Amino acid sequence: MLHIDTLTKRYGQRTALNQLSLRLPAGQFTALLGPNGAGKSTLFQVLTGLFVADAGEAVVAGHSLRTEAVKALKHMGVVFQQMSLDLDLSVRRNLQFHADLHGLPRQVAQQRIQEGCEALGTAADLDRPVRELSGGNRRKVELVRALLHRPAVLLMDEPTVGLDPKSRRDLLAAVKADVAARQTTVLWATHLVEEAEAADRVVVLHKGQLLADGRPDDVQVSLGGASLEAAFIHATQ
Ligand SMILES: Nc1ncnc2c1ncn2[C@@H]1O[C@H](COP(=O)(O)OP(=O)(O)OP(=O)(O)O)[C@@H](O)[C@H]1O
Repeated sequence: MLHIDTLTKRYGQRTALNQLSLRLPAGQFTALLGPNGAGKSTLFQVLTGLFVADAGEAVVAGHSLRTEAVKALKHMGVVFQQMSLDLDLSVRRNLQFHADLHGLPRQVAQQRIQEGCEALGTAADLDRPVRELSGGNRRKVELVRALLHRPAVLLMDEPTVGLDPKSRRDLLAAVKADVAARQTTVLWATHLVEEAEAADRVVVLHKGQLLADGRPDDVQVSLGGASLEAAFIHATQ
């Protein structure tokens, strides 16, 4: 569903992504585990069309980002590292705006907004300005927004930074529920090993290159360590 083929991105002399290749099938929750500066955000910026890769290609649901960017992006939902809701608008208005951008019929949008917020426990906030919401609830609203157009691929860029343990668990559970219900392809960037342990697959990125790829247990064995955390720290120190 998401195919990344020898993707390279440089900032001047610095290579942030170095010939990265990855194939993510439908229905798989993959954690992109990497330390600070590994290239996680750069990958997301390329995949979402904010930056153009210097070489290589990415294909989303059969559509090339280079030649069919609009179609490719239609199949993608994104939660960025930085909060990107309009603080002065209500939750409902923020979500409706996204639904309009994707051309969802009003009734369908209203139903999905209601159901999405109910599923994440934020329905009581629907008519409040986002400014009044906690960080955890803002993140949940961003997830509802990312899923409104029912994307085949969901990208989450370190979505739990700054959240308390319960909000982190809620967010993870909601994404896993979407994978189970719709066979969504998820790429969840994190530097938290405990989040990677909860994934179907872990891809370890270091200095723009793939260090390991497999089930959490297999990655631990391949990197060599008493735990996934020990293996990750050893491999990326
Ligand atoms: N706009 C930029 N200009 C120059 N260098 C950049 C820019 N953005 C990122 N880099 C560099 O590219 C490399 C990858 O950075 P990136 O932000 O993609 O990593 P990351 O894994 O997302 O890190 P973090 O976990 O800290 O967010 C780093 O060496 C970083 O310093």
